[in-house]
Amino acid sequence: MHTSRATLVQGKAKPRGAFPHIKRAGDFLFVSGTSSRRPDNSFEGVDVDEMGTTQLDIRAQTRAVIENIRDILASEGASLANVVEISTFLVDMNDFGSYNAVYAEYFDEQGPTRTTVAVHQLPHPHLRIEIKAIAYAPTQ
Ligand SMILES: O=C(O)C/C=C/C(=O)C(=O)O
Repeated sequence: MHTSRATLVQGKAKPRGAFPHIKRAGDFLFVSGTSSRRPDNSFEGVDVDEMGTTQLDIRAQTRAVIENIRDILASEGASLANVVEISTFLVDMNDFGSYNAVYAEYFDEQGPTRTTVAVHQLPHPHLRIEIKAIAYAPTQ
């Protein structure tokens, strides 16, 4: 019998809608679109000074997104090594190079298949990147 299980992961930023962080469907894990959001709803890679000047750091956001996905996968006993497909949403393809450099710290050509697209907006104006992932992680 196949397992189907949706999980809200303790200690991670609460989803901003009616969906789980991760869903198991048999041997596959589906991770919802993930940002650099912290549990307190602030963001990694975002700095706003007292004048409102905003610095958005694609490298820091990319790293935080991948590490958030790593934590979410851990709730199902999986790791980034289990990821088989990644879909990345940028708001500006000028961020592609920096995103790609950080991505390569975590994955290589033996890793997941990947698609990267630019979208008009993400669910918060400070977000430069969001990633969703699929992992293959058979239960024992
Ligand atoms: O808002 C976030 O931190 C991550 C993105 C979430 C979604 O893609 C969504 O709400 O559907």
